[in-house]
Amino acid sequence: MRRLMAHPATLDAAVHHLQKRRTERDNLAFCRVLARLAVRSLHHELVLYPKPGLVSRVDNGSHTDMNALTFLRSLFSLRHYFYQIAVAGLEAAPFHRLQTLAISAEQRMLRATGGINTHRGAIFALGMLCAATACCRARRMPLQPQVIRATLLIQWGDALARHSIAGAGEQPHLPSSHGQRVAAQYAVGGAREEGALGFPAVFEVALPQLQATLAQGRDWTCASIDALFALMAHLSDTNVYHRGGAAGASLVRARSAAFLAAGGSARDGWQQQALDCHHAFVAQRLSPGGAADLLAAACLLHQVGLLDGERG
Ligand SMILES: CC(C)(COP(=O)(O)OP(=O)(O)OC[C@H]1O[C@@H](n2cnc3c(N)ncnc32)[C@H](O)[C@@H]1O)[C@@H](O)C(=O)NCCC(=O)NCCS
Ligand SMILES: Nc1ncnc2c1ncn2[C@@H]1O[C@H](COP(=O)(O)OP(=O)(O)OP(=O)(O)O)[C@@H](O)[C@H]1O
Repeated sequence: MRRLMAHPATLDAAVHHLQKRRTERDNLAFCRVLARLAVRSLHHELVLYPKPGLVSRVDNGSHTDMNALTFLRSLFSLRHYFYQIAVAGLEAAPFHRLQTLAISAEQRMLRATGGINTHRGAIFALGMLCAATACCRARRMPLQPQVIRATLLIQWGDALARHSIAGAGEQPHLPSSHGQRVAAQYAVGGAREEGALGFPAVFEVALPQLQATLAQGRDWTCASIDALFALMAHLSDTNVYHRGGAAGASLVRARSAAFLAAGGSARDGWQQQALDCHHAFVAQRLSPGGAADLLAAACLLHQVGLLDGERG
């Protein structure tokens, strides 16, 4: 103590070091909370029902190769990934580092599901949003949607754009995908374009719809249903094209727009209309998996915004 008192500069340095350590500890604790919110958002998406064509605890939708347990195993396998990619976001890590973490997560997912693609789109969308949110946190920026989106594009927009136009041959480290084949066949952007544009379907469609329904006094389930239908009415979902072609995509958009035009979850008996839509999609093996992924992403951002509000 005498040595410290002898040199005020040493005292300042010691205080600064302690404050730095405390900030680092707080930021890592934030990344743990963020990762839990990401897993919780995927779980919320899984248990939502009716969810046209998609797997829930009630039934397997249009899928014969996976059920709710497959998804539970999958989302549990991702619990460390979301923390890791958030920590990488704290440091504004380069895109290739995020990609390495995502590829490892996909491999863990496939091991957990016996080789079934349950959350590849969610690993991408929620992973990028966790990284961008943590990046904002490290810079003491408000965790509001427009700030998170701007940070995502500033930090990784160029890399996401390159990723969206890269051909399979330029990415030998990545498995071939239905999405790329469908994107070429139908000239639709898919997940890669969505990411390169900063996830407009999340920030401009799903999240505003989710929050509008909540503001009208309806509950989290109603808000999630309205946001899902808004996504299905808007998105060029490569899952839908992969299974139903352009005709299938038109059916998904038309039935979803009709649900919202009739009042969405504000209308009495909306559950039956949503269930009829579910049965219509299942009859044609349609599965709007991209909309499901982005619904989870919107749920994550909404909860992050609430966190920010608590922080004041
Ligand atoms: C961009 C991704 C989704 C690959 O997309 P691609 O269309 O090539 O593959 P695939 O068909 O397997 O997956 C697409 C998935 O995205 C979802 N999806 C479909 N359409 C859309 C859409 N319009 N918007 C958002 N998600 C969509 C679906 O759930 C679908 O399963 C991503 O998995 C990827 O590139 N992974 C490699 C690791 C990586 O680079 N990650 C980036 C850092 S997180
Ligand atoms: N609840 C859900 N039910 C079904 N799919 C979901 C759900 N939530 C998210 N998804 C997304 O949809 C994708 C699964 O759709 P799909 O099975 O059509 O893809 P695929 O495995 O590429 O195609 P296929 O199974 O026809 O070979 C998952 O990768 C996931 O991103």
